[in-house]
Amino acid sequence: MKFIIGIGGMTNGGKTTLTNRLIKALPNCCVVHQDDFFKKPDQIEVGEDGFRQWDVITALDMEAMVNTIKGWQENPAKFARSHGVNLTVDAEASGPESTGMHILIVEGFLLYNYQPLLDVYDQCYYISIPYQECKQRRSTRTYTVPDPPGLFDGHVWPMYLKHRKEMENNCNSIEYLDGMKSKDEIYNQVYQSIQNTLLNSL
Ligand SMILES: Nc1ncnc2c1ncn2[C@@H]1O[C@H](COP(=O)(O)OP(=O)(O)O)[C@@H](O)[C@H]1O
Ligand SMILES: O=C(O)c1ccc[n+]([C@@H]2O[C@H](COP(=O)([O-])O)[C@@H](O)[C@H]2O)c1
Ligand SMILES: [Mg+2]
Repeated sequence: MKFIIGIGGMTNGGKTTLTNRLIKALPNCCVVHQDDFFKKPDQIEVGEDGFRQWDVITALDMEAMVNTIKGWQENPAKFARSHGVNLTVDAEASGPESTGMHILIVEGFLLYNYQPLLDVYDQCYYISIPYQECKQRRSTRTYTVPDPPGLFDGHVWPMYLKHRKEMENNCNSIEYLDGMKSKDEIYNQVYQSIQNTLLNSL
């Protein structure tokens, strides 16, 4: 059996932190990070505002991301092995003879704004935090391309508001998480929720 979990959320909500804990705790669990699909800086459009437009879906190679997820769907055991994920004995077999449960976590800031991905998730989470907290956490981060001055208010936050509205119109099965809770609380809440869903689907 295969199960795909979306860990979406605004920038600095705590997606990667939560995901890294879940993949250690869940059996036969692989991960796809949306951040790994950012295009090169010279392929990122510069807007009329003068900022490189990083926080839009076209800044990402979404075709490659979908193909990676398809690769997992076609043969999760092979995907796990090639990504160094240890498998339980019952999940070792590839193809229809496999009796084990395989889990994939897809993690990123624009998971629910790309039509071809909307039907892929069995369970969807979205972490959010207030503006001030987001701005503060972001100011402590260094990305592969550091934020130029003014990027947060000029591009990151307005794009978040736009995408959030779109997402709320597209999806009605998202479980919203309060990113202001402690890391432990968020992890425990999501781990329990996944366990409940998996038990109910057996
Ligand atoms: N629940 C939390 N409470 C306080 N700080 C958090 C929490 N979760 C994550 N952080 C911190 O916020 C920053 C961004 O976390 P990260 O997991 O990288 O977010 P994202 O992947 O959503 O951008 C990191 O410094 C991380 O330690
Ligand atoms: O990873 C990169 O190459 C990269 C380069 C430039 C910017 N980013 C930022 O990465 C953010 C999404 O990642 P995250 O972990 O903050 O959700 C998004 O807000 C972008 O502005 C990321
Ligand atoms: Mg992250």
